[in-house]
Amino acid sequence: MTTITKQIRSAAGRLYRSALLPFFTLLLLASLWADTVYQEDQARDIARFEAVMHSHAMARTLAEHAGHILRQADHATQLFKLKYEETGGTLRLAEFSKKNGLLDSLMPSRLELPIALLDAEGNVVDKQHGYFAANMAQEAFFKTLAGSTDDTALTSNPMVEPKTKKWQVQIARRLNHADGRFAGAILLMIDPAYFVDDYDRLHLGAKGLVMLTSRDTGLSIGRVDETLFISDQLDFVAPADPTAIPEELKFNRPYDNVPRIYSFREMPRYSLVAVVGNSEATEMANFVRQRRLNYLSMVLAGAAILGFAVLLGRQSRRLRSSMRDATEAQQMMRAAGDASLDAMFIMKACRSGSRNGEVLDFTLLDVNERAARILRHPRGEVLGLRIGELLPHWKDEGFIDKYRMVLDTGKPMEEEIETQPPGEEMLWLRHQIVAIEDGVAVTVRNITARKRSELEIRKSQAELTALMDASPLGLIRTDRDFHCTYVNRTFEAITGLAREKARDDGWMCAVHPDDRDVLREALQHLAGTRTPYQDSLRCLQPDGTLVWTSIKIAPILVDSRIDGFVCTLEDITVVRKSVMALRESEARLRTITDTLPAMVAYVDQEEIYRFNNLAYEREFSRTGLNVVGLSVQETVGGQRYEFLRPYIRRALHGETLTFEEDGESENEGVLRTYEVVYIPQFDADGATVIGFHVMRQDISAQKREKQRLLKLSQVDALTGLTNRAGFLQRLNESMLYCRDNASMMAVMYMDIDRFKPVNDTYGHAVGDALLKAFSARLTHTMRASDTVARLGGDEFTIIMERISRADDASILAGKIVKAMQAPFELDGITVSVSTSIGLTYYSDEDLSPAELLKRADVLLYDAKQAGRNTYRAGALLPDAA
Ligand SMILES: Nc1nc2c(ncn2[C@@H]2O[C@H](COP(=O)(O)OP(=O)(O)OP(=O)(O)O)[C@@H](O)[C@H]2O)c(=O)[nH]1
Repeated sequence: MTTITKQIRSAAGRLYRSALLPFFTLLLLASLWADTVYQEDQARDIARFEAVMHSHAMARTLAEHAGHILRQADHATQLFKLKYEETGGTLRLAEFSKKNGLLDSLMPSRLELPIALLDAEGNVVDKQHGYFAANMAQEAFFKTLAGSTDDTALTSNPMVEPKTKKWQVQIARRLNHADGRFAGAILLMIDPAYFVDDYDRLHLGAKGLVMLTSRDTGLSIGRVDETLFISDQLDFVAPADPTAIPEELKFNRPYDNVPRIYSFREMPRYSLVAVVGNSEATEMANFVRQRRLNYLSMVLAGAAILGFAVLLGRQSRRLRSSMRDATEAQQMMRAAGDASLDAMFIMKACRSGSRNGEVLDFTLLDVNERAARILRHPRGEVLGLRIGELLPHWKDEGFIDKYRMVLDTGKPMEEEIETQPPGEEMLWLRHQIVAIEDGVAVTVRNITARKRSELEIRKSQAELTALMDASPLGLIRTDRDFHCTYVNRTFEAITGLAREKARDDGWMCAVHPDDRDVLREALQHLAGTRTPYQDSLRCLQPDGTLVWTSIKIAPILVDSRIDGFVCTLEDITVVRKSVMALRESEARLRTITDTLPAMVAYVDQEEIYRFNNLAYEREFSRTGLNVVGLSVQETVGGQRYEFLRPYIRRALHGETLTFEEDGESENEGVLRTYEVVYIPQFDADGATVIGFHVMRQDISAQKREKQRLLKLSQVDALTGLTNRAGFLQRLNESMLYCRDNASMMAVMYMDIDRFKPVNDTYGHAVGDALLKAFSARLTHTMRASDTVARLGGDEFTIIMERISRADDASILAGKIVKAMQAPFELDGITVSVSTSIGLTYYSDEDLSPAELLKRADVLLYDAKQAGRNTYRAGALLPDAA
């Protein structure tokens, strides 16, 4: 499973655990409240139904009461009719309505009902208590009664009497003569206010309303408390909703704003509706009170549930936290166990028979990962198995017996043992056994590596001891107070002191008495500064032999604290003797080299002077420096070093070389030339250069002589001009210059025309004189910078360097030809000759001096061929010519 999936599942689990209790608490509260609201709705509907039925019962009572009065009025008209017709039409209203009379038997006299008696023409012939028009023949009821013999009373709709403005219900009945003819009518008027006003059998509460409404006219008359009202504005409907209570009446436009629960009763015979409305506040008071109590109880119950849920949540969190802590602790213990270097086994004794039976084996209760690896099974598979069956060789090697013994005695056991699991190498184990409740806790650690390293250490120690004993150095180990704890055999050999005698302060006896104080002082200094000490000191063997030693002492620092000292002692007697011999040899060498005029020095591979003779010292004595120990660069200065450096490099690469160096003699202040020889010095291997010898000799005198001789060798003895050798060297140098500097030069090759006849005519002396005069005139004609040479015989050459144009040389060639045409006066002899010239140029061609000269020679030949006394110029190669 991926980490993300684990995290999602863990988060979902946490969310589920934390949301479960609040969810169910809210669900419980919501259910309770929903049920309460539903119950309250039901209760309100029931209360409302009862209130409607209460109003309905009262409306029915009111309708019965009103109907009763109307029926009684009808009976009264019927009774009047009977008596009227019995008395032949003589009965009058006073008689009829007198106290305890006929009318009183039917209607309460206090009502004082308006009654009128009409004759056949509609005239009011008698009347009581009310206003009546004098004639009613045109009234609808009268016409109906006159036109019909029916004995039924006519009851009118409630109407407003125009004269009195009172609401009235008319009840009229036909009166007949004995023979059945229409005799008139009895008319009785009832104010409906009586139905509602006087009626007190309805126990209406405060603000209760009773009302009669005409279906036909819409007129309503009613009473609220003691207030009567008449209105044609009231508008009500019976509810059409099938779920509504059929007896309830709803007002579209009520009498007032008092909420009431209305009911009604139809009075179809009279086209009336009896309406009763009880105050809703009164009717629903019990319900509202009960509902308030119920809601209060619910709030208290909800608070209690919430409180309980919070407490439960807290307890749950604590429980989860404790469980988490316990799980974490368990995991940490498990992790610690798994990370442990020890294999851990918790085992329970496996006994035969009863609880106190013999221990046969041990059953694994728990193991860590390392132990599982030893058992070669996953941890989960070995729990409950017997150790003796899993690791039979443990049983064979007595492990089980040891567990049994620890269990029996209760004494822990710890041991380091060697074991060999089947098919594996020998192992070293540290084995710890502790008794627990009817079992043992065993930890096993593989200490093979440690055992091997201990073995290695022991071997190393032995090797170290052997090495120290075989060391050419004497070794001394002391504690921090310089008490000797160890010396090797070499120390014994060097000092002749046995190691037993060298212990503690004994090793000091090996030191020469004259050097002991120096050594003690040095040791004290070393203890303070911790700087390793090195010196040469003498040891005196018991037989008196003096041994020169090189001693080195260094502190052993452990965590910056001195734990002791190590001292090495090297026998340098032989070396010292060699050094002494070397010093003597060096002294001899110095004496010899100091007597030499040449400067002799030795420079090592770091270019540091290691030796110099007196002459060398004199050369550099101007600075008062002893050059030994100084570098070449420091000694000779930057400029000279730049010159010398390539030679130094070559010498240090093993080359023997000689070169000249110009320098100014410090003592005389004149320029001198030195011949310097570098001879590399090889190491014993014959390949590595470790330095070089310098031989520096002033050769200024030889140099000057050499130059003088050189100059002589390049001069023509007869004319004093440069001879052939000098010319060729100069030609070579000039051509190099041209090539390097991209300049142009000219070379002339000339020959005196018909010189032989001069010799032949005047003799060689005159010939020589002519050659000299020719040379002088030629030199006079040329520039000072030009080189004029005589190659031999009557042949001459000229080198003209750095000419800007070819014409410059050809013009000069012409001039020479012309100059030589003039006669030569030679000791009274006038000689006329001419000269022919071959002229060529050179700038940067790949040409040798000989080839260039050959080119000029060819041109000279051309000039001769052309008749002489002229020149030929060009740049043709000999082959091309
Ligand atoms: N006096 C004198 N004569 C010399 C010297 N060296 C050579 N000679 C002579 O100079 C002469 C050169 O003659 P050539 O150049 O061959 O002949 P030339 O008469 O000049 O003829 P062209 O050059 O062809 O005009 C030879 O007779 C040489 O013996 C010298 O040092 N002194």
